[in-house]
Amino acid sequence: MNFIQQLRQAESLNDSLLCVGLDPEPAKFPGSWKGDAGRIYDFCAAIVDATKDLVIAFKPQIAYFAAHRAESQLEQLMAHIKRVAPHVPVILDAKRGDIGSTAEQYAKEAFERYQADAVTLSPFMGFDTIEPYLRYPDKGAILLCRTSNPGGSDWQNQRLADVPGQPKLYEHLARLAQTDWNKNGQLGLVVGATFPAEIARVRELAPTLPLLIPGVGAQGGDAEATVQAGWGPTAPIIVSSSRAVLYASSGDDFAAAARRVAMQTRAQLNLARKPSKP
Ligand SMILES: O=c1ccn([C@@H]2O[C@H](COP(=O)(O)O)[C@@H](O)[C@H]2O)c(=O)[nH]1
Repeated sequence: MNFIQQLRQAESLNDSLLCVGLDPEPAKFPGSWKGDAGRIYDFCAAIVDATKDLVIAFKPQIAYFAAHRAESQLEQLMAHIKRVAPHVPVILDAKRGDIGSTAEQYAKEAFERYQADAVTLSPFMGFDTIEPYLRYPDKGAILLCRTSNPGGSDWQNQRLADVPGQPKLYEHLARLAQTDWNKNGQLGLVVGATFPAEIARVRELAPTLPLLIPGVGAQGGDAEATVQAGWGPTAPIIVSSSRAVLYASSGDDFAAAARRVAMQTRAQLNLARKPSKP
């Protein structure tokens, strides 16, 4: 099964557009785990166990593991997700981008070491830096397009004078990802929930690509506007929330609290895609 089929299956089985981001910060862990980087696996596994029937995907951010020398805990966590939630695809948020020979190593890291189903990539260095990931035919490669942070506008909103129609950089990328670059149908795009108008524009330019949409929850993106801008029958959207779910409680009930927030967010997203009939 390829990445898009996995997304479709999880979306339907869990009736969900919600992705839970796994960004473990030991300083925010509950009780006696607080500050203990040795508990990263335990913390994330508890979140996975509490939300695995509520999500379309999980998204571990590699920096939160690497910063604590916890790569082996990330390997353990990936194996845990495959074991307890084999129907939920895992997107490794690594935002890699480098020349082809180095990209081959990053692809190996994401898909062979960590067994991720998809990885996030920076397209800044061009197509030859993306191509090595496409040699893994069932895996997804999700390109940063219109990111959720305010500084995303510095580059992504600039117009390209030399391209016909003078599109903005993010528009040009969305068009390339939908067409010339998408050799085997493996590409997706990252678009921030903080910019619903741009989600709509990307959906217009890239109607069949999955969109990974971070920025609801802690960054204040509007869940309803996000779904209305991006959701449709032609391709899945993956609406990601990390801190709002992970740190819903700083007490021993953290996993139950994470489940509650995940349920609420899933319901909010679902309501927006299924407007009640008059
Ligand atoms: O445009 C982007 C791309 C990636 N991210 C990542 O998503 C999560 C967001 O965390 P929250 O706690 O839900 O704000 C984090 O891992 C970012 O690195 C993003 O925010 N925006």
